[in-house]
Parts: sequence; structure tokens; C-alpha cells
Amino acid sequence: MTGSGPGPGPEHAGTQAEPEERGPAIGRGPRLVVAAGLVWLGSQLLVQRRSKTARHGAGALELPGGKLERGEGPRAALARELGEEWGPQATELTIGSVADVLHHVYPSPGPEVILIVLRVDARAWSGQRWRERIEPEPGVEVVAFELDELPLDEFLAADRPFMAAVRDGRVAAWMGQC
Ligand SMILES: Nc1nc2c([nH]c(=O)n2[C@H]2C[C@H](O)[C@@H](COP(=O)(O)OP(=O)(O)OP(=O)(O)O)O2)c(=O)[nH]1
Repeated sequence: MTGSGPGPGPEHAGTQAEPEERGPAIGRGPRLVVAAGLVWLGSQLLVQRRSKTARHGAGALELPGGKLERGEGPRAALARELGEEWGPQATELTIGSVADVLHHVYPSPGPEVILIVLRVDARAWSGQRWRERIEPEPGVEVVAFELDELPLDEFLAADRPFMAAVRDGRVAAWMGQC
């Protein structure tokens, strides 16, 4: 609602404002609820590069994860997505506490994303073992970075402020540090 008129008449009472009335940043794309993993391998983070043919954010870095299915909780969704994206041995990884909840509106017709970021402990794959264990989905590449090497500009826009906080040590790695 703009506030310049006399206010909503009875025919408008209780209805939602149209997206363009709520501000220019609100797009018409879908609103997605996504679970994603902040996967710690000792001092390193494991992240992935989206397929070059992805419909949205092709070639960008992101955290593993994906959309919650109807009736599915964030942990179950992340466990399922890790299995789908990184292969069956990803079930060895421990999903821990919520690191943050991010919100981002991509330019229209992109989605509005609510991203629940959960810590994941990958120490079971320490050293180079992760390279043998992971069977990435076709087109997806998994990459390990030390925090000071994180290429922030290459991440999906929703992730960048959060990844900057991770790089700067403002996000604890594991539950014991919370
Ligand atoms: N997995 C993941 N998705 C992210 C991150 N940041 C971010 O904006 N997203 C967005 C990209 C997608 O629009 C959405 C995740 O959806 P998804 O992984 O299930 O689906 P997708 O777009 O890759 O592919 P599709 O199944 O829709 O074809 O959340 C992130 O760090 N990890």
C-alpha cells in the first residue's frame, strides 16, 4: 500500500499488497526455502561450483544444499541434498547447529531465497580423503578453500555477506565454539 490514498476499502481488507506495492526490490519470482551446509574440513571449507548449465547462477560458488520438499525439515533436506549432490558417502558427515538464516531477493524474475545454513562436520574426510569419497553430481565441482582464500565475489549474491563473515572469523566453525 502506498499510503497516499484513503486506505483500503472493505474489498481490500485482509488482502496482501501486490509485490510492486511493497517496494521495487520485491520481485515476482518464487519464494524458496533452502537448506545449505557450511561444511568444515578442519580449517578448510568445502563448497561447490554450480553447473555451467544451471538456470540461475551458472558457474557460481555456493554451499551444498537445496530446496525443502513439502513436509521436510531443514536437516532432512540437507542430508538428502548432500547425498544427491556429493554421493552416498556424504551420509558420514555430521549435520550440526544453525549457523545463520539468510534472506535475499534476486532481481526479477529470479527467486526470493530464505537460506537456512547448517554447520556440517566433515572431519571424517580429513586430509585429502574427501576427494575419494565425493561423487559430485554431473557438472558440479567441489572445491576446498582456506578461509583467507575464499573468493567472495564468485559466490551467489545471497551468500556473499555471510561468507565474508565466515572468512573474517565471525562465524564459529563448530558447535563447541558457539
Ligand atoms: N544450494 C544452495 N542454493 C543457494 C545458495 N545461495 C542461493 O542463493 N541459493 C539459491 C539458488 C537456488 O535458487 C536455490 C536452491 O535451489 P536448488 O539448489 O534446489 O535448485 P537449483 O536452482 O540449483 O536448480 P533447480 O532444481 O531449480 O533446477 O537457492 C547456496 O549457497 N546453496
